[in-house]
Amino acid sequence: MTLLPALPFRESRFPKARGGGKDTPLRPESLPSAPPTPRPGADPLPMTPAARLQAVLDLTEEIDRTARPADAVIAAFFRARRRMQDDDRGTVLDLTGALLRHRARLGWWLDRLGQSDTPRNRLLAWLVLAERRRPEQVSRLFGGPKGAPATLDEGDAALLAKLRGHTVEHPDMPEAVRLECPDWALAPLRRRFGEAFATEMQALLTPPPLDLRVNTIKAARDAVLRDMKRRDLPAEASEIAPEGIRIAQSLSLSRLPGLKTGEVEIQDEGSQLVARLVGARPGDRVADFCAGAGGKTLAIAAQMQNRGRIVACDVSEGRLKRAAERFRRAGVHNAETRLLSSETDKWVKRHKAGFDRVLVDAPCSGTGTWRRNPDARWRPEEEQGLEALVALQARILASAARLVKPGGRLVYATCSLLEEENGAQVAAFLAAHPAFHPVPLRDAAPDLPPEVAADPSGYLSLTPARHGTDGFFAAVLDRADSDPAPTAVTGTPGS
Ligand SMILES: C[S@@+](CC[C@H](N)C(=O)[O-])C[C@H]1O[C@@H](n2cnc3c(N)ncnc32)[C@H](O)[C@@H]1O
Repeated sequence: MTLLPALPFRESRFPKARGGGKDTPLRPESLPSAPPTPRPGADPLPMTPAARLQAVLDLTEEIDRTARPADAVIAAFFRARRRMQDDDRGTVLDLTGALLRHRARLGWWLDRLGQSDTPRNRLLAWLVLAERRRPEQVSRLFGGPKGAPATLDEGDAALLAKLRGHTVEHPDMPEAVRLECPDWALAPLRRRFGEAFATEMQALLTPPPLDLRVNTIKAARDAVLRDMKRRDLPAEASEIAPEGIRIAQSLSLSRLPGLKTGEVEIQDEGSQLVARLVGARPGDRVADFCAGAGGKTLAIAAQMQNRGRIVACDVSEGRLKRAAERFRRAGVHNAETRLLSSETDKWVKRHKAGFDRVLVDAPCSGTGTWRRNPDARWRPEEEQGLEALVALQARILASAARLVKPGGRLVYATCSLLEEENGAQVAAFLAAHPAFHPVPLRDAAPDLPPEVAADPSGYLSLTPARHGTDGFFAAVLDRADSDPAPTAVTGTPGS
């Protein structure tokens, strides 16, 4: 259920000297040929290491306090601190990401030592267990001049002393803690991955690369790559997605050419492949049923060379508004938004059998995006929501299927790794809708590399460990030509 392009996290070595060295976050300032030049309007002086720690505490406290996803909290935090230098921003982001990725393990240590699981205690534990700081070094970072975290008290000092000499992992830790797997997802993920469970869970703990999609309405991938290389950005063509570019190390988004002007979009390679499976052709009529902020709509519009019509539907007005802004920036002229009151909005009935292609990028547990949204696994609603989500997906799929014309195509996708939301969901749909049949991936997208196309299920089934992408599932389902055409279709798409 990732809705924002999450900020790329990388593990922190906090706080290291700026401007070089293999442990320094790869921010613009630390790129070999990019000397430290603060952004115009940025604070002229860098933050002290202690002030960066306080910023991490402010941010993690805010993440703990609100029910909003961490990426939204982080985006708001930095919006309110526009003058922060890129290097400071990067270091704060990296350490916050690391704390989120180690949440269960740090919590386990605090519980074992009878301490409360607070952002401050987790930070203290991180500094000793992961960064191997001696208690006296930690103490120097706390209680200093202006902007530093509060001085350590006796309880803090006792905690540091008890943690000293240990590392983040401990032989007594249960596997679920070591792999940061919440209880609600343990059984379904074990069932899904079998012997590969630990490998996949480890991959979900690895900070993701930054994936971009070149908007072919405005630019060609080769030209964008050449431009990035001229700027010494570590960019490479994606291995699987033909319009993709991968940047394997984190960097400040302000340095990325083409982002503000819509020549490139941030989009995971897996997400790009899902849009590709829609197979939309110039001139087609396409419905993107759960379009959200339009990530896949944009990719589909580019596939269609801006010709034909795409209706981006969603129940969230805010997301559709963001989608419309992105369409403008990307030079997309063939997409419009349609706010639905629910999946059974009257608009669906009015446009029965009106579309060549329908994409259902269903709301889901988001388990495939845990690399990018490390906090998502601990959100209480995920714990309670799997059954309700599966029921909602079934309703959305059944309703959206009505839009597909005979001979047309329905693509059902999730960013979930759970069979309940993926293969089992599709099996139930097919059993109830005999007019639809699955199209094997190698037929739906013959140019996919064999390691992607050859999944025994016949569906797209990407995982971080096997493909280096977010976890994605997609099934391509064609509606038979001979399926009797439903009664009159009124209006044009979007009306
Ligand atoms: C996985 S997100 C979509 C992401 C989007 N396709 C993209 O590529 O950026 C799922 C979307 O489904 C929408 N949604 C939730 N319930 C819905 C419903 N009943 N009918 C249609 N859309 C729904 C959510 O608002 C959310 O935007």
